[in-house]
Amino acid sequence: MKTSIATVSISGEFEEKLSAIARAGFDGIEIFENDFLAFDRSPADVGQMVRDHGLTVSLFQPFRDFEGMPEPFRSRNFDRAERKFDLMAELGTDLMLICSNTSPVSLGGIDRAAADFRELGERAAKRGLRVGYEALAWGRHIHDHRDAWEIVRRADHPNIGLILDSFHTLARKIDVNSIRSIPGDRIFIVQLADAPLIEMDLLYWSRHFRNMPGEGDLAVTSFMQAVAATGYDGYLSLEIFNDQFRGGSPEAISRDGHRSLVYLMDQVRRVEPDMRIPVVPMPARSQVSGVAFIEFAVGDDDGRELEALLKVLGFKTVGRHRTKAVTLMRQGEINLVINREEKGFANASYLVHGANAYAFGLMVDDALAAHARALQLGSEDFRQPVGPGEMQVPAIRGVGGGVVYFLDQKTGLGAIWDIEFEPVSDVEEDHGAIGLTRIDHLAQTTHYEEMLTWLLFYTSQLATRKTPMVDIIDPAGVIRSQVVETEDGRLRITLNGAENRNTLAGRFITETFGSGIQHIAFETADIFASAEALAQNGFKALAISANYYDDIEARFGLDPVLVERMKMANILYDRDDHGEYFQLYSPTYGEGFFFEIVERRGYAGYGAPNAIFRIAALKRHLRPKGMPR
Ligand SMILES: O=C(O)c1ccc(O)c(O)c1
Ligand SMILES: [Mg+2]
Repeated sequence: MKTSIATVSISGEFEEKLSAIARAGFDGIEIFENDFLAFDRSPADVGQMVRDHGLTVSLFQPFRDFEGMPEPFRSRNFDRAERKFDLMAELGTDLMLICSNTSPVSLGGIDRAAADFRELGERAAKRGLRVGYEALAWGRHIHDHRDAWEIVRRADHPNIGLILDSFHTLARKIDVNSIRSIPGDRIFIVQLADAPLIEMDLLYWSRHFRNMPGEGDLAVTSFMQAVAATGYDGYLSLEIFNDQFRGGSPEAISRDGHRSLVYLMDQVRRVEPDMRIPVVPMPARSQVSGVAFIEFAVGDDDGRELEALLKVLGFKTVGRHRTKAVTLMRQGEINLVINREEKGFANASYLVHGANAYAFGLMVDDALAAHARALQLGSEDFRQPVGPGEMQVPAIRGVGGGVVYFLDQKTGLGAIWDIEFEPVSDVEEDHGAIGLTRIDHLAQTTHYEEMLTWLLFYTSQLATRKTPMVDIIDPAGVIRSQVVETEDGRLRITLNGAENRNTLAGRFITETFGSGIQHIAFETADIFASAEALAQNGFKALAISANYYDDIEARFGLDPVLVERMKMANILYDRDDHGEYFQLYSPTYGEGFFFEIVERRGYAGYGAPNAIFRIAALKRHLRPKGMPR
């Protein structure tokens, strides 16, 4: 497949954009005249620079408000077009984009517009150039690709074709199946963009909120399926107007863009096997049956502190690595690995971030397939030298430079605990059973600007879905939270985006020098029994304010006896259409990391309404800012 991206989609100087785009694997760029006018090199130089980066110019958009104009504008537009044709020859592109007219002086009429394009087609043909016509969702007369196609059809000129843009079609909720009857060779280029569903003015929505296919809520896959059915085999070109991307990292945004196209076309090829766009087949998204383990990188002192806390939480040391300073703690299905090696990646992570949960393993249907797919989607491979008797577990880099391992039952990777670890025989002080059964969810905190990157990272590689974004109110600002989960809830990851460093999440990423796992939630079948056993082990739950309990009693109409039990144990409560949710928190450990214990009685959410109370309580526990560790 041939991929392209509009240079206005990313930030940076023109040359910086080109190198980021080329490195991400794109074949071409769309140039809008404004983007290139600001750059003080001749069009021929620009064309050469583009080619020097191994790229081509997929299209040029030099001006607008062309068709259906009364005189003297009409003649002026044709003169202008000729000047721009000169420029296109220098740039080295053969395709001009003209979007539908928005001018108040423009005249309507399909035949008038078709006649203008036929004449423009004649002029373009003399120079071996082509012109594509695109319906803007807010065009004055033409705002539907079906009408734009009718104009192109009536212009009836080989050098005039249609430009489709998923945003304009989907924003207006136009049936994408209307695309299927358009001959593929009459579509000159296809522009792709997604967007979050927000009710607002179409133009404003389009120019500020577009995002990469798969990052928003529009049915870009259905759109592309319909395009593929026409036999179209030209460029897939991202045209993403997004304020945040324009201020973001050109490298990261370009990589996300390329990944979004690879993911999109992998979905399309599975339902449109006859499409003419060539795509490299790859394994399907992995089925995840759970979090196989979480690994902490620690030093001596904080390692002891963490192990002591985990013992209070009911974990037992069950294995010691045969050759490394690594121990395995377990409870129910939960495996926690404590790594205090003084070399290697875990140690590097510890030195940069302090004690942290830098890696986790996912139990998937096929670990090698999961890894192969990840690499095809542009994920970074992770490997470190393995000693004798150790397994090379397929892995990639994840959030905050951490590591995601893939384990499965079929290749024997699931037997890692028996192979690499020696069972522990020494008798430990018995801390009593707490009843934690499995990992309910992992919460990863990132900078707000990175959220879409990681959302696409997970949803493109794993068979997961994303939930709508919710705002979590921290006393010091807003945190945006979005969930990636499997249908059956065996994997649940909450991504929390911090916009400001004073929130608990913002402070976590500032103090630990980057994004990462900020909390881990364990599931219990009986939170009251767990709470009682925890108290006997000397566990001090995060203290929740008495006001909270007055409020929930009234808000949910709860039995005062139940509320009193929750209050005594600092258990929080929520309810949705599916059932009830009970939560209990540990105070923070280290720089804002903490554990949570939950009991779900059918409930599908994550207790977002309680976050404000939990955050306020956690903040009361944090050491004052600026204190040494
Ligand atoms: O916002 C615009 O003006 C604009 C211009 C060109 C396009 O291809 C488009 O989709 C939007
Ligand atoms: Mg467009």
